[in-house]
Formats: sequence, structure tokens, C-alpha cells
Amino acid sequence: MDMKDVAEKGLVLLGCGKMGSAMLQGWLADGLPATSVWVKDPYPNDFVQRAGVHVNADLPASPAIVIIAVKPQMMADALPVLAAMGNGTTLFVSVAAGISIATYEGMLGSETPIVRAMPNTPAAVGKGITAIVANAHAGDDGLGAAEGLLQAVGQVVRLEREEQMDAVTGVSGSGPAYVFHLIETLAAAGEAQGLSADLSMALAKATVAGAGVLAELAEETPEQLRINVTSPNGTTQAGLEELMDPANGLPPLMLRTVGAATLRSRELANG
Ligand SMILES: NC(=O)C1=CN([C@@H]2O[C@H](COP(=O)(O)OP(=O)(O)OC[C@H]3O[C@@H](n4cnc5c(N)ncnc54)[C@H](O)[C@@H]3O)[C@@H](O)[C@H]2O)C=CC1
Ligand SMILES: O=C(O)[C@@H]1CCC=N1
Repeated sequence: MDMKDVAEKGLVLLGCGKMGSAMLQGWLADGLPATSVWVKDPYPNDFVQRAGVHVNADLPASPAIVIIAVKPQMMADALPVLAAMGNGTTLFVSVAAGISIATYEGMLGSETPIVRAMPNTPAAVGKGITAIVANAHAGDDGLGAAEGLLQAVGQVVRLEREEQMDAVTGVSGSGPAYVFHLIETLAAAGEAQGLSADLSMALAKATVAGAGVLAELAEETPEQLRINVTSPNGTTQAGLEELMDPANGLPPLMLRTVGAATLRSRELANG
């Protein structure tokens, strides 16, 4: 299956809130015709209503792909409308945190091709990263189709085991929020040193965005890039001695942060 099949047979998006809209924005920008998309969402947002996609219309009987992007807690209410598409050729791709492939097989039928995916919101600007894993019925074809679709909104990595998905969620699914909070706290710290709110936010945003692009494009590791900024006994060293403090700095805090998110992903599996 390729994007042409998706354009011909249709893509159904169950739930189109923040994550669904981020991906849809990316797919439409990549050339997927809006008329090939059916959104099912009781509260469609302004973007969805203006996107030219079918909104809460009758669904095609056998679309190429169904993307499940409702909250884990809404799954039991939302999924039954799609049950008739199970055990067929329609590929289901779920982005919901914590919901296992086995749970979908239980709700849609054990012969349903299913890909479990964990994207992130930078997908809206084509800079997402999505991890994917498939059941046996989806196989390489299904993985390839999901990969093709998700590559339109950023990078895609294949996981070896579904169990890795909880930690992936803790790192890259939730990760943009950690980075946005880094921007918020960097800007607040600049204000505390006497800068205006606007100037400090402009400096913080550009610094995080610029460092991100440099980390992505440079041949050096992030560690080396950090060392390159750090003059011996200079300002960065003074700052990093606080940030990298093994007892109270970022390393133990990040361990706890990712640990808590990973644990929550495991808990969501149990309702
Ligand atoms: N927001 C993020 O950064 C990421 C979210 N996810 C996953 O994406 C899923 C959606 O998360 P968000 O987009 O953040 O939540 P959201 O609350 O923004 O979107 C959920 C959408 O589902 C709709 N909805 C509610 N009941 C429904 C039903 N019965 N049928 C169809 N649609 C229904 C809501 O109206 C809403 O538009 C979750 O499962 C989450 O784990 C995955 C990766 C990143
Ligand atoms: O917070 C959540 O549960 C979802 C999953 C990853 C990002 N947002």
C-alpha cells in the first residue's frame, strides 16, 4: 500500500484533536487530498472544519487506513463504530499511549492488521519522530504502509518489541513538552536576571530551536557540542556545574521525569 492507495481508498481519522490535527496538517501539506480523509470526532476543531476533509460523514466501508487518535480513556466508546472494518484489509494505526496491540485485536478481531505507533506533535511541521511496531497480520506490508504515511510528518523508527513503546512514549511522545518547559524555565530565569519577558522568551526560543537544529545536523555528538560551548572556567562551566549536578541537577530529574511518563504509559494499558 502506498500514498496513492490511501488517496484512492481513503483514510479515516478517529479523533482529531492535538495529535490527530498535527498529523493531518502534515499529510495535507505533503499532498494527501483532503477529500480522501474522513474525520470522526464529536468536537471537530476549527482546523478540521476548514481543512476540506469529510467531517462526521458516512465512512467508506473499507478504507486503506484507519488512524486511531482518541484518548486511551475514550477508546471503549469510540472504537465500536469501526468494528465492522476489522478482520479485513483495512490497516489500523493507533497512536494512543498505553493501548496494546492485543487490546485492539480483542476489540476489532484477531485477524485485523494493526500498527501501534507513538508520534509526537512536531509532526505538525514535518519534524516529528514516530516509533512503530505491528502485529503479525499487518506484517511488513502494514509496517511499510504506516512508515510511508508517518514519514510524511517526520522520521520513523521501527521497534523490536512492543514493550519498548512505554519508554519511547516517555522519551519522544511526551518529550516535546519537556523541551517546551525548558524554554519556559530558561525564559523565566532570564527574567529573574533582569531581562524583559519578551527579550528573554525570544532568546530562550531561538536558543533551544538553534541548538536542536545544530544537534540534528552536526557530525559531533551532543556531548561534544556541549563541550564546544564550554570555555574552561568560563560562564557555561559555571552554569553547567549547577545543571549537571549528579545529586540535584538535570540528570536525576530527567531520570525521574522519563520514569514517571513510562510508568504512566504502562498504567494506561490497565485502564
Ligand atoms: N498530544 C500528544 O503530544 C500526543 C498524543 N498521543 C496520543 O494521541 C491520542 C490523542 O491525544 P490528543 O490529540 O493529545 O488528545 P485530544 O483531546 O486533543 O484529542 C482527542 C480527540 O478525540 C475526540 N473524541 C472524543 N471522543 C471521541 C469519540 N467517541 N470518537 C471520536 N473522537 C472522539 C475529541 O473530541 C478530541 O478532538 C491519545 O491517545 C494520546 O495518547 C500520542 C503521541 C503524542
Ligand atoms: O500525555 C499523553 O498521554 C500523550 C502521550 C504522549 C504525549 N501525549
